[in-house]
Amino acid sequence: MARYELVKRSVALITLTNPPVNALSSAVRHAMAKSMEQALNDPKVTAVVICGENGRFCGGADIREFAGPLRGPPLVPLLDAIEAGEKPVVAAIEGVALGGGFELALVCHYCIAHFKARLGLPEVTLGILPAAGGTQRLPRLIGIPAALELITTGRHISAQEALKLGIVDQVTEQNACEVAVEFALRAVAKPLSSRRVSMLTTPCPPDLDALLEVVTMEVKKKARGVMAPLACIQAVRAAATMPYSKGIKRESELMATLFNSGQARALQYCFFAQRTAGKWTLPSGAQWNNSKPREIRSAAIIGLGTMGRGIVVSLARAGISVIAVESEKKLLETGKQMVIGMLERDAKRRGVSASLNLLKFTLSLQDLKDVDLVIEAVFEDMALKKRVFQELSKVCRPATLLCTNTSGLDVDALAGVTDRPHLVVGMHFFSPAHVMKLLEVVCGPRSSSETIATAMSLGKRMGKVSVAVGNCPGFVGNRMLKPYLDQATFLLEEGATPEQIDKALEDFGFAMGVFRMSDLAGLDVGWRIRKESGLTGPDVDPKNPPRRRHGRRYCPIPDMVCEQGRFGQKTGRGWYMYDKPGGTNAKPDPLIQNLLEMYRSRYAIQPRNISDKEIIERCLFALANEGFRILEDGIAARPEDIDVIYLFGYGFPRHRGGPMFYASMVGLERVLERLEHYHQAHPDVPHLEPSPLLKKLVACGSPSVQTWREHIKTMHSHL
Ligand SMILES: CCCCCCC/C=C/C(=O)SCCNC(=O)CCNC(=O)[C@H](O)C(C)(C)COP(=O)(O)OP(=O)(O)OC[C@H]1O[C@@H](n2cnc3c(N)ncnc32)[C@H](O)[C@@H]1OP(=O)(O)O
Repeated sequence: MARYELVKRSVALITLTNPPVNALSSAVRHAMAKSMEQALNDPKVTAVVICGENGRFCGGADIREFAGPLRGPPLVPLLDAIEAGEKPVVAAIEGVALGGGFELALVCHYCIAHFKARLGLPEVTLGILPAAGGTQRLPRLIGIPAALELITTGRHISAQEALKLGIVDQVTEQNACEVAVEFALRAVAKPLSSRRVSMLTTPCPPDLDALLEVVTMEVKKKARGVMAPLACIQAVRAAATMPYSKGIKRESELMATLFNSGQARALQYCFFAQRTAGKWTLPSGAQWNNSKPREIRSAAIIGLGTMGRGIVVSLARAGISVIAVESEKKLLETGKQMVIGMLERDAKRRGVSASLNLLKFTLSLQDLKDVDLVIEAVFEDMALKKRVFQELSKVCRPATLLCTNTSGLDVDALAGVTDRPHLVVGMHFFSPAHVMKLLEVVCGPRSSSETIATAMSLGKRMGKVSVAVGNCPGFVGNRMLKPYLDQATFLLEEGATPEQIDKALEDFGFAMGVFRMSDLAGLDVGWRIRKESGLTGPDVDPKNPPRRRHGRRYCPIPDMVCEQGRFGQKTGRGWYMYDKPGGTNAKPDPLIQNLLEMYRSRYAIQPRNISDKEIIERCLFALANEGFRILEDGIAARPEDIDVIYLFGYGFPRHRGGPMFYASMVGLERVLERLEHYHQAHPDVPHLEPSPLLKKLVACGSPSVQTWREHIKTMHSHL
């Protein structure tokens, strides 16, 4: 767990050996304590270098250990002892120094960093704070404003930035460990007192309170209801106003309030869920670690609408040659200009040059004959998509992968019109595709494991969080959205307003409530889909009661809003009103209020006061209930996959963990009881009927979300 060697006759080289990231597990802490004691007691040793095996200094405390009782030597006294030692200690940082790893570097008297290394205190993203002295030492070293920014955001910085901030002493392009050993030899006998960061006085700005107030307001605005950044600010205040010995106690008290909180558990769950999602597995036994992806050097995108443009940008940014196809010259030219503009702005922001040389724009599908992969992003119309896939079958070489960016249509039906159904897969990007991190990789029943592996790996290359899902209408994300949206509109009928529902959801943690989000996305898309599926418009049987379809409750209010030409932000009117078309400042609209009142009186609905609790329960429990059905149906393999989709694709608040984790935190028994209650009150809403899997899990004693998989005996997994 830590290797001890004597090098150059007098330097103790301590190497952390806990792959893959040399996390500070109890065994590592134990080994480190022993090695440091040996180094400090050995008269031959004049200096110490600490490094990490395999080019990674240290990824911080072992997050897996947070779930159980703390074992092994605590980190703070261990780090304090390193700093207080009489022999110079040099950190040799390669790869990463994160969290406890960064805090370890802060107690070393000197730091050498490889030029590619990244440093940071990401604890806040795990719902905790840098509680191994990080909140006390960093402000002393770099000042309050810079420390506050790093600690409250968890941002990683480059070695060069760390050098500028005074965190590291030297950046090298050579082997950091070798450079550190030479550095250590030169440091022998130099006084250490000024190198002990905890002994420094924090440089304190005169307007400390005002500064802390501003940062507090920013944090509250950015992460509503999230506890950890606020605790970080309090800990940094302690560094400015207390001696180290008291500040470190304050840090520890604040950590104690966070450590066992639901938010910390949720955020740590998210960390692992994201990594679990990459480990897809199929019933055939094919999985992430035994299926080789194909190398993709060139790709083509069909359709340069909003989605297509975003996908082209994502591919070009990943260094892949892209041919973009449109059906008309004018559309092609508009799309081209927009893509170039997007890439140029993006490159400017990142300080790199735009990869415009990778792009080709064409009106001819014939140009696609040699590409490795095609992503179709045409209008959401099955007949049109089928024509495109038939055409692609004829044009592309037999080995080309054919992918569709449909947001919910049958991927297998598209595969069926091609000459290569095994090479067809869904790649469902989220809008705007060059910004949103989520990619649903939709596995059709005939998609080969190599095809799935290639789509997953391409997603990763584009910087996406890819989740493999099965093929059903709406896949995972959009399928679950329906019961959520339905509940929101039913609540409108019953007496709530869009602003009340949005506020309840935003107080819960969503960046935007459901109606503000719908206005942003555009209301016409859903309206068109409802018309096409016969739920509204001229095709509806007039004998149908206005608020029922197929024997279920149906709310026609969204259709009525669209009938008035209110399509959301783009038309300046939707569930809210905006200053102008394209405006973003949502204001409650009295016309919507009138519409709701008239609607209720027309159907003799007596409006009632609806509590925020009911809004949250009905919207979110209906959402999770559909998630349970998705697990039962084998459309998602694990609850983690569903949660990752909601975190990265639908703005579900990370500190709540995702809909499935949230249900487990509320308590499955309670979720079941509330769904039964609401279903009894609304028997014509099948989405409120508790799913058999939820009932089963409750009957099994509500096991932890990580073990639900063992209880899902899906007969026909779609994965
Ligand atoms: C009261 C007691 C506490 C006292 C101490 C409190 C102060 C200290 C707190 C901390 O240090 S909290 C941890 C802070 N560190 C982090 O948040 C870093 C987390 N890791 C990462 O960001 C990345 O993993 C990485 C280090 C940048 C590497 O990224 P890469 O993409 O190369 O690999 P991954 O797939 O992400 O990870 C590989 C593998 O390693 C697991 N892992 C990573 N970091 C940790 C960790 N800190 N603890 C435990 N496990 C870690 C990760 O889960 C992967 O494993 P699998 O999940 O795939 O099995």
